[in-house]
Formats: sequence, structure tokens, C-alpha cells
Amino acid sequence: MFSSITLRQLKNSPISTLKHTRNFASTMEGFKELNVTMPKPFVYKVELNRPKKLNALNRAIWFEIGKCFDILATKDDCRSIVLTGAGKIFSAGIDLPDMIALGGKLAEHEDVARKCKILEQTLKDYQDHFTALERCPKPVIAAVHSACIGGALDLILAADIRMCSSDAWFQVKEAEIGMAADMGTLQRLPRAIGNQSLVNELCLTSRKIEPTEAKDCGLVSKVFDTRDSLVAGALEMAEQIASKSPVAVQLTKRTLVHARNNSTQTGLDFIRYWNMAMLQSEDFINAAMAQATKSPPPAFAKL
Ligand SMILES: CC/C=C\C=C\CC(=O)SCCNC(=O)CCNC(=O)[C@H](O)C(C)(C)COP(=O)(O)OP(=O)(O)OC[C@H]1O[C@@H](n2cnc3c(N)ncnc32)[C@H](O)[C@@H]1OP(=O)(O)O
Repeated sequence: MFSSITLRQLKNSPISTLKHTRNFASTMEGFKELNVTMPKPFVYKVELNRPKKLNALNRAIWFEIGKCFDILATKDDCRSIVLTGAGKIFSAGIDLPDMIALGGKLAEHEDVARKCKILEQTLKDYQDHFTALERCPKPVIAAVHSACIGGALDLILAADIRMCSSDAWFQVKEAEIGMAADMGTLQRLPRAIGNQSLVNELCLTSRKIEPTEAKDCGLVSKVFDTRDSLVAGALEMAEQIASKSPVAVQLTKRTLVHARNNSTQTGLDFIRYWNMAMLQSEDFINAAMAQATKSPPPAFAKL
């Protein structure tokens, strides 16, 4: 019933299916550059969907990414999310004609302060739209096939788990196009791979990262032989996450994200205050009771 529900399928669905997906249809329609589906119960798939332009990240897709993940953050039928790219490659990074158009907009002004105001607002909007993946309390798994360049690497670094297929390659390409990366790679890559010398090398040389190196350095946690097995593996992991208590999963993600930017003691305070409430949740009581009595895991209510 849940296999890859697209909007077209929804229109032809029997009432029983619609009952389960009404919530989905009412909030997830209207995306033009993303294909948003629910392939399994509680698991969403968000696909970058500009295959003819190699999923280059134009202004429209950038804004849709922010909106999509902010909506999924609030949806109680969403417990985990898989991010993929349609077509030949995952994404060719920033849309280059869009960048040129931005240059045109700047040229309408003579004064440096007016130009800076436009750039500051644009960069802030773009940064916030990618940070939506991190803000979203539902875990995001990025599944990368073929190329993941520049802005696309910024995007997946805001995900919680990264995996790729054996044809994948990654590139911090910004230096090669005359700019310093400004959408998160310089902040998130060091934390993701924990090797500052390697980070510096990759960001300063713009050389490509192949799957074996990506796995060895911790940029991805799994490499699959093919794109199909990659997507299947990502969905399977998302399903596993979705089977757990949403109270536990969402608070675990929040606490892990918080821990990256705070001291151990501040993090311990954070989880202590949260768990003063969450340890009273029925999820904890029911799951712990099932473990203690060797019963099957309970079903958890929506959150
Ligand atoms: C505000 C700043 C915020 C963020 C900044 C981020 C910085 C970056 O993202 S840096 C990286 C920028 N991206 C690139 O430099 C990649 C450019 N593309 C390529 O190098 C190649 O396309 C390729 C990925 C190696 C694939 O090559 P190939 O298989 O030969 O395909 P093509 O024929 O080149 O492309 C097919 C089709 O896609 C269009 N396209 C490809 N990349 C982009 C892009 N980045 N932006 C817009 N469009 C792109 C290309 O023009 C072709 O379109 P046609 O209409 O068929 O001509």
C-alpha cells in the first residue's frame, strides 16, 4: 500500500489508501523541483528532480529543499527521510546560469553596500534552506550516486547519515570556480571526517574523492555496488529507524546535533532536561517493558 506513492497514484487510489495518505497529499504537493514520496510506512523519500540539468541547484530547488524539510519536521507520519537524486548524477552543485543571473542583479546597483545587502540575504537564505536538514528532528539519510559536486556536498553534509554507490565521487569544487565554499562544507566536513589535514587538502585542491576514500575517511558510512542496491539499502535503514520510538529517535538526533556545537557538560545538561520529560513517555515504558518480558517490540503512536 505504501510502495512509492506519487501524486498521480494518489489520484487513482482507493479510499482505504487515501485514508492513510491524506496527510501526505495535503502537505507535500506543489513541489516542482523535488519528487516527494512515501515508499514505506513512516519513511519519506525526497528526490532532487532536475535530471536534464544534472540536478543543478537553482534558486527554486534550494527554496523547495528548505520548505520540504521544514514541513517533514512537523509531520507525524514521517519518522525518517532518504535524500536521492534523479537521473545520471546526484547533483552538479550550484546552478551556474543562476549564479550568473545573480551577478546581473548585483550589476543593477553601483554602491557596494547595496550589492552586499543582496548577497548577504541570498547567502543567508541559501544557508538556512540546507540547515533545514539538520533542523529537522527526523533523521536524514543521503544516498549519493555518481557525482556530488560543490553545493551538493554542502547539502549532504547537513544530513545525518551518508552512503553512496561504487560509481560515486565527491568534490569540494568551490576553489576551482574562484570562491570559498559558503554553504556548510568548511564547517561540517571537519566534524564529519575528523581529519583537518585531509579537509584542508580536499578544500584547497578541489581534487575528487572516490568511494573508497570517502568510506575510509568517514564521509560516507556505506558503499553499495549499484545505485539500485544503494537506494534499497538507504530505504531499509530508514525503515529500521522508523520502527523505533519516534520519541527516542527525534531526541537522539537533536542531542547529537546539539553535542557537535557544545561542550560535554552542556550536552549532558541538555539531555538531562529533555529526559526529565521524555523518560515519562509511554514509548519508554512500553519498549522497556517489552525488552524486560522478551515480548515483541511495541508499535509506537505518531509523533
Ligand atoms: C551562492 C553560492 C552558493 C553555493 C555555491 C556552490 C558552489 C558550487 O556548487 S561549485 C560547483 C559548480 N558545478 C560545477 O562546476 C559542475 C559543472 N558541470 C560539470 O562539470 C559537468 O556537467 C559534469 C557534472 C562533469 C557532467 O558532465 P556531462 O556528463 O558531460 O554533462 P553536461 O553535458 O556537461 O551537462 C548536461 C546538462 O546539465 C547542465 N549542467 C551541468 N552542470 C550544471 C550546473 N552546475 N548548472 C547548471 N546546469 C548544469 C549542462 O549545461 C547540460 O545542459 P544542456 O541544456 O544539455 O546544455
